Amino acid sequence: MDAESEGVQPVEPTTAAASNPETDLGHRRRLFMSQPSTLALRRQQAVCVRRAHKMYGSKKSPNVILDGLNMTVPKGTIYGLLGASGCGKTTLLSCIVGRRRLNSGEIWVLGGRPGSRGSGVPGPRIGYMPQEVALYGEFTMRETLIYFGMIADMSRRDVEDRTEFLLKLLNLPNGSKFVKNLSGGQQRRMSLAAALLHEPELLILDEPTVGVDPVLRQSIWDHLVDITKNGNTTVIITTHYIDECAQAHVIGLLRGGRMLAEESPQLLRQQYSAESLEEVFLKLAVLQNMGKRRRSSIAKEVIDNVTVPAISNPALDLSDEQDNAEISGEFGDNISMTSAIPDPIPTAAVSALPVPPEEDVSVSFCNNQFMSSHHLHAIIWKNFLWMLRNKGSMLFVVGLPILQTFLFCYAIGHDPTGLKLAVANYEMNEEMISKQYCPSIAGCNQTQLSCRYLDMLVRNRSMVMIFTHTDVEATDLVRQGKAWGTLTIANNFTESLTNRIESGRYVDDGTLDASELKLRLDMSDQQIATLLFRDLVDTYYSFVDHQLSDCDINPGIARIPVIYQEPIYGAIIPSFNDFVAPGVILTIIFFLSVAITTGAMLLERNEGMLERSLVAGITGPEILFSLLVTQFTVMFSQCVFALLVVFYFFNTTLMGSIWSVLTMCILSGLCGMSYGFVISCAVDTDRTATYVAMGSFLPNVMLCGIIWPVEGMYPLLRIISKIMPLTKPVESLRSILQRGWGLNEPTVYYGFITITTWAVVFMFLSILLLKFKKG
Ligand SMILES: Nc1ncnc2c1ncn2[C@@H]1O[C@H](COP(=O)(O)OP(=O)(O)OP(=O)(O)O)[C@@H](O)[C@H]1O
Repeated sequence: MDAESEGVQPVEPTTAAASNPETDLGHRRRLFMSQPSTLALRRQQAVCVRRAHKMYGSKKSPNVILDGLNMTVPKGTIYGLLGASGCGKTTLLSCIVGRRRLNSGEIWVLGGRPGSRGSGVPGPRIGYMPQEVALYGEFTMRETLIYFGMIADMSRRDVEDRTEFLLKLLNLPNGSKFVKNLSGGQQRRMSLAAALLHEPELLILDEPTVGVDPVLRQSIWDHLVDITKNGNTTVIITTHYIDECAQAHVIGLLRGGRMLAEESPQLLRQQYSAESLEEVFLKLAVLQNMGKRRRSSIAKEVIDNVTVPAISNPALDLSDEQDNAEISGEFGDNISMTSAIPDPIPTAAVSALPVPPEEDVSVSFCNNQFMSSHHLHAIIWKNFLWMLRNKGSMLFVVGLPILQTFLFCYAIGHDPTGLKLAVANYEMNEEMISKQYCPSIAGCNQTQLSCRYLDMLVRNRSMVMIFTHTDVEATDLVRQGKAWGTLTIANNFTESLTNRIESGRYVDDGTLDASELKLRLDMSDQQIATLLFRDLVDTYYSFVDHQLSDCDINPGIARIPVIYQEPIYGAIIPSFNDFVAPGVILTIIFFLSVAITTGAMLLERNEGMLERSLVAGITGPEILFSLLVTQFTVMFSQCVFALLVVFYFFNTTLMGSIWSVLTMCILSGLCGMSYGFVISCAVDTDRTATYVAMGSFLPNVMLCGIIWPVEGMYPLLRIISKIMPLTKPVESLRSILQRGWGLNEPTVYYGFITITTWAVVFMFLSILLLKFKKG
């Protein structure tokens, strides 16, 4: 039929020419040269694949799956795609539904190129049942079908009617059962129901009868035969049960990256004088091997054991001297399916059939329109339902930032207390040392001033004194890790200090030396050492202030002539907590959003739902937008709770507007979500996603000025730091919190601009990845 419509005589496989491959080849080449364009014809088929090449792996070590494959699926037929496990059936189907790209070759589906504007492929014209179950376990069967019905823009009434029909047809239990509670076979049938629901023009079923008992298998086949009767529905089906394909109108035998034959099962059995299709497949495989080994000796035992007819089939000849591409181009359009199609369209009528309009085959951003309301409605409904069904996970997700913020506020930024200081105070006697007590006397007196100083030190709770007999003993305690430092006080400290203050410039060296507090610290912990030093010095100033004031002497004479006045911004004793809080808040929100979004996307993708939804016509932007909507609600509550903890429970400094703080946090969450989209679109496995997220977490913390000022970085890193997503926002938030600055300040609005820009860039990148990253 097809060949005639193109003015080409069909080539009967058992003609005399068949016995002479050279003559046959020449004849075919001439026919090929004289053919008019086959484009119109290809577009009349349900599916037409020409010279398809597909490989996995790198160019250096390619794993060729499709090697110049041709396939023709006429409209209104059941096409059984057969082949050994791993021969590339699923790969071919995913190229047909537009989820993978060929390395070269052409695919026409329902008159258009998959993915082209207006082709409807991927989209509602296709019903796709992938090999894996690809359904949400947490949904009931009815909810699952409602979701797919919404995508296909079916009315609720139609969905209900079809649901009743399909549950009955596929012998499925009550629709209120959760998919996860169905048996393996029932889940597969449920998956088939989802593909059949909207009565698509083209049904692509990847092993729909696995795990199905023979009676039910027969009723599925009966249904397929029934729906193809009117010629409006086409079915492509792969199966491991070769003999069930006897009911197909055409079967395609795939091997070695090529179609060995495309014929009706009856004709194939006749041609190859075979009892069963399995026998046909075996003979064709031997023929293909003979072609491959033309110049070598053919495995004798195979030839001995399998009788093969002399049939000319160019697809079986893989020898180098043929121009395979040219031959296959002709061969594919010339298959004779005289008995294949139940109600063949008359030859003359084919040429009279209207040719579908020319299509724009350029890669469009999405298939039909940027976003469709029923798609968005379906996915958002599905996302919220998923959240409702996973309350535990959602509580964890919302609770986690609260927990982390509590942890941060309790664990970070507070001054250490109870630090042990070994004190060799030679003003103390044996009894005092044994009692570990140094009595402090208030008022204007010059008795054991060292004890007064030490008492003040203890009162600020940062230090605990261990009194020793000698400075050597004190040093030993530090060496053993039992104290953070030693303080040595001379036996005439009180007298010397008084003399030093009273004598001023005339004080002698001995007095000066004896009036000094000699400090040796364990500097291995910078924070503790700095704090000890700060407290020892500050307490000394207070001690001198008190002592001199009590004696009516101006304490100014004992102070160093540098005075800390009221700070312009911040507190006089700055809190580390205030410094790191902005960075920590933004980092928690950013990376939790990354984790949640990546998790949601990968869950969807790994369960096959993403693939399935994309084939059903959902576009990348729609998926991202809907996830954005649902994840936003989660992220918003995370921000609100985290800020409540920080400002309400812990009174972290907030000088500026809380609304600016909230907006910055939300933008940081949005940016994290978009970054999460990029990760989940770019990587293939959960593990890689975790590595990427973790891998980017630490550089962010180190380079964004969160724990150390950017001004202290290596100059090159300072430049990198400036363009990191969180650096400017952290600076901005710090200024809002501590300086009380508003959006009119450049430091503040640069932060907002930076985080928004990154969010948009990440979002754009993920749309591109979703669109272009296909197998
Ligand atoms: N994403 C991928 N990356 C690399 N190789 C792949 C990928 N997907 C499939 N393959 C390889 O391509 C070959 C064909 O796989 P495909 O799933 O298409 O076979 P199949 O005929 O559907 O097998 P089965 O009948 O067992 O489902 C296999 O060798 C498989 O390992």
